[in-house]
Amino acid sequence: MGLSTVYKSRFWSRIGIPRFWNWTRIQRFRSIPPPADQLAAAVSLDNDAALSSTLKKSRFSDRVCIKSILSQPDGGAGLAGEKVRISGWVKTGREQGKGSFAFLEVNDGSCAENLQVMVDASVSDLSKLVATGTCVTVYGCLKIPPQGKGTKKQKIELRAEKVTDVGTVDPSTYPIPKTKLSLEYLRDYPHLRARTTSIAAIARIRNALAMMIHSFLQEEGFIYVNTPIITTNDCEGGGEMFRVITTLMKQFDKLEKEFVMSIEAAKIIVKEKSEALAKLKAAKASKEEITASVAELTEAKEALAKLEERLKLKKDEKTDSLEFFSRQTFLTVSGQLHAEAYACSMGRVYTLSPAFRAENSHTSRHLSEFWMVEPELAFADIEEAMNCAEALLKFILKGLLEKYFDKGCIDRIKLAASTPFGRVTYTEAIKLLEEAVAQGKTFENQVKWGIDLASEHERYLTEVVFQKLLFVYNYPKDIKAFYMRVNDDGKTVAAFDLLVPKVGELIGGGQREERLDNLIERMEEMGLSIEQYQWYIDFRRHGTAKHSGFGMGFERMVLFATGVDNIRDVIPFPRYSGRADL
Ligand SMILES: NC(=O)C[C@H](N)C(=O)O
Repeated sequence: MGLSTVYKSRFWSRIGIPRFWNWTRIQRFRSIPPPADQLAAAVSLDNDAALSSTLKKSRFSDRVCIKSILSQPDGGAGLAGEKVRISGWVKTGREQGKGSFAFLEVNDGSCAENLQVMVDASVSDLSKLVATGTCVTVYGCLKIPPQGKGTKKQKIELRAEKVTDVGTVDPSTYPIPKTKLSLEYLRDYPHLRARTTSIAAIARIRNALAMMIHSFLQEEGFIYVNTPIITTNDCEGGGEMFRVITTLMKQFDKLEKEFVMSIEAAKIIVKEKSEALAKLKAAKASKEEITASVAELTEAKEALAKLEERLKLKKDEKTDSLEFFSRQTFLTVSGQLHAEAYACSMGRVYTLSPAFRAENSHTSRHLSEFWMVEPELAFADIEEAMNCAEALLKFILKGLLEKYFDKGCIDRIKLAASTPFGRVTYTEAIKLLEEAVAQGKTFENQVKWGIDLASEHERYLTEVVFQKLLFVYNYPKDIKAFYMRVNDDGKTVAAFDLLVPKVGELIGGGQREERLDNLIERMEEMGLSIEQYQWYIDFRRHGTAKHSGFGMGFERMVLFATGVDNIRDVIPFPRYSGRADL
């Protein structure tokens, strides 16, 4: 079976490794290894710490990290004879020599590799140690393992002298056995899935990406600012906001409890009255007695209904009267507007923050809670913002290659890091799509000037026409947010998207409308409350500055870096429609 057949047969997905690219369609990206190789390559080198031939000691603990042993240039062999204490979780364990000793592969999360630990039966109860997932602390001496059987690539192993703090595992209920598990299966165990090599690798790459983003932007003089999570503004104007109910819960609960108790009491009265009526009827009581009893019952029922109605009203009333900020607030969809305010005082700033979108889209590219890097640059036009985005991305990709991926053959990343990104105006892009249609290409979504590009259009442009990362800029103003700067043609705005093969839109940004009158005119045109945005208008009113910026979806960047298919697998605890359960 040739390699491409392996890919096409979805062999990788069957054994639990996510499918990577659409291999048959993306010619130039063909030689990419499947993600597990990529991740393995990444994690085997996820060690940015300076390599040295001595153990890297922590400033606050005498526990030795496995990374500091295995990342030695000689694989740790030179440390033979050192006494150490390590702690970690058993990846695999096997008793040998008829139960006289056991080998444990122990991982402590500091790197992807495991340290082989040899435990003699005289040291500990081996049956309690060998189950996958067991937590152990081992005191012992580092030794060069006998070459030959059972030693694999290990240049060093730990001979246990004492094993303590054993956290046992019952293999019959432990959901992360050592067999290959699909990423989809692991989604049900977000609290345990980081015990797998793939999820831990993704977490390390995520960490590395964040650090590289900070490095690049700090080197370029950007100030890291923190913008609010609770906001009153809908930056994108799409209405995809989560409303924050800032009711004082304690107060609310107390009031509600009082009502609920009264309602319970009223229900008891209704019950008593109806029983009394039933008794009178059974005893064939006089008509007057029955009428009086019916009246009492009706009165009790009315009282109950009134209480229930008042509780309902009170609930709404309470929600409003206890509104903490005395106005409606939302979870932010983007920190951009606030970042703009800081850029217009401090020059270059950026955020790396969570953002929230109440989109009901069940795709492999959307999350309700995601992270976004949002640089904002004063005195920059759209071109400078695109240049900044390209430089940032290339810095990250080169960093990945140098520090993380150099063992793997990561052509896709190499290509993206070394090739200038394409740049095409929206109008030119539409022409290219129209030409494709004229030549017989079919799209589900209609192609005509004015449409928002659908992902099939974006994919066609990046994967077929340009075969590289592609900026599309100068979009029709009607499909973009109010803050985009209107171009001289009056029809388009200086907005751009960076499209990436397979991932789709990785970055969106543009030049901001800094001209006071134009901004107000556009906001009025779009029916926005000028009142509510006074603060945003103010820094146009006082010392307005040309400025631009962009937002990069952090999880989408992780998707691109790792080649993982689904965005739910690259954030530790994903939130999406129907799921926020821990
Ligand atoms: N900062 C940005 O330009 C990102 C943009 N507001 C978005 O959310 O797509």
